Amino acid sequence: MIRYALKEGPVWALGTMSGTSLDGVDAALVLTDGQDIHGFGVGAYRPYEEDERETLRAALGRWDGLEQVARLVEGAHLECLAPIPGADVVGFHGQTTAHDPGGRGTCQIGDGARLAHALDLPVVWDFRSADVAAGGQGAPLAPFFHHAALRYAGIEEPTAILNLGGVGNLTWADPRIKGPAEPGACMAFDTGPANAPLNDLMRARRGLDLDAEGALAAGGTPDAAVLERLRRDPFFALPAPKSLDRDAFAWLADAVATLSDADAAATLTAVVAESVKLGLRLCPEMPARILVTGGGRLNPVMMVGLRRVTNLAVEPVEEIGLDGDMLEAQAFGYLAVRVLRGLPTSAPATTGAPRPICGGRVSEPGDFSARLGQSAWP
Ligand SMILES: Nc1ncnc2c1ncn2[C@@H]1O[C@H](COP(=O)(O)OP(=O)(O)OP(=O)(O)O)[C@@H](O)[C@H]1O
Ligand SMILES: CC(=O)N[C@H]1[C@@H]2OC[C@@H](O2)[C@@H](O)[C@@H]1O[C@H](C)C(=O)O
Repeated sequence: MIRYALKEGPVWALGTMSGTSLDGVDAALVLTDGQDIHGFGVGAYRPYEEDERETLRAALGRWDGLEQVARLVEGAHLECLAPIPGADVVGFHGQTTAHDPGGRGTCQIGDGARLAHALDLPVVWDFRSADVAAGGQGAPLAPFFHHAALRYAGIEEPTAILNLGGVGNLTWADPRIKGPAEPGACMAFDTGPANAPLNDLMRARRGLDLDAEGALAAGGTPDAAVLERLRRDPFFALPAPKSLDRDAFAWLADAVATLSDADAAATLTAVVAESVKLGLRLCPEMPARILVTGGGRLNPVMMVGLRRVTNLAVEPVEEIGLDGDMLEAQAFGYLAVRVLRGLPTSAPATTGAPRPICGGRVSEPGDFSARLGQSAWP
């Protein structure tokens, strides 16, 4: 019996995200028919322990030999998801370890069939591979959800949603157009580095995970030469859509090596706003405002920098009633339902795929035990 195929109309989808910041697993319920959002449910967060973060960090840039790390990722997801009742389907993003859409492809670890078995729910996963195989960037994938979220919030003018996680990505969306895959409804691209270089600096210099509230950056001065070098980086001359690996801007760590801790933090914080400013040129028209989601919205130095360099209203997504801690997790719940309904999850304007692509793989609860010929978890 395929339970998900029996239900019509809106269903409760439990989406997950284990992002490039490596801070933990987010999970959240969204009620959707795959087109419109009908409501939001509870969310949950399961932080990675320090030793787990070590293991994940060591996996970055790797494509294989990651079976044990995948078990860790699945286990953390299971702990986060199992206590949440009421889901009809799970959208499991997994953990990206490497991303090279023009070359080796994209790698998200974690086996959706194991989760389906353990949770006794259908799981949609491996969202990015089909888009990359078709010639797309495989990222960003949240834009269709961002478009639906703006419609849900009653926004009626072209608006940007900026996600500041480890990497930054921006969706420009016109919510007056109903379908997200329709031409002109949305376009998107990764903007550049966001919190990843700053977090790496804080770890190296201070043994901390992040620059909380931008306190260190607030006492420093951005280095003009580093910002000038950033402007000349070939990434910013590329047309949209485009996507980035977490460590694509590794040169930044060397570039700030001789700066004081505060100046280095101020520089890496200013880099985020400058990248967004450079990216805005790619939008079909200037958005009415920028709504910020992801952890970067909690950094006031980053937010003030964004306002100053873009000259736009820059506000957290909470301003329109959305939850900036859970938006990406909700996005993969929404996309899971689109996959089950055969609707596209990306389009030429969001990932550069040659046509709208319905990505994702579906695993049912019985698939994993059938694969092994026995019931086995973990
Ligand atoms: N209070 C805060 N002050 C400053 N920075 C913060 C704060 N809270 C979170 N952050 C930053 O946001 C990051 C987490 O952001 P988020 O959870 O959106 O990332 P992610 O989902 O892992 O990434 P991605 O969107 O790239 O997949 C932290 O690692 C930190 O750099
Ligand atoms: C390959 C990959 O995992 N990319 C992530 C990453 O984190 C932010 C940015 O880079 C974005 O492209 C994407 O995630 C978001 C959720 C997306 O696909 O929309």
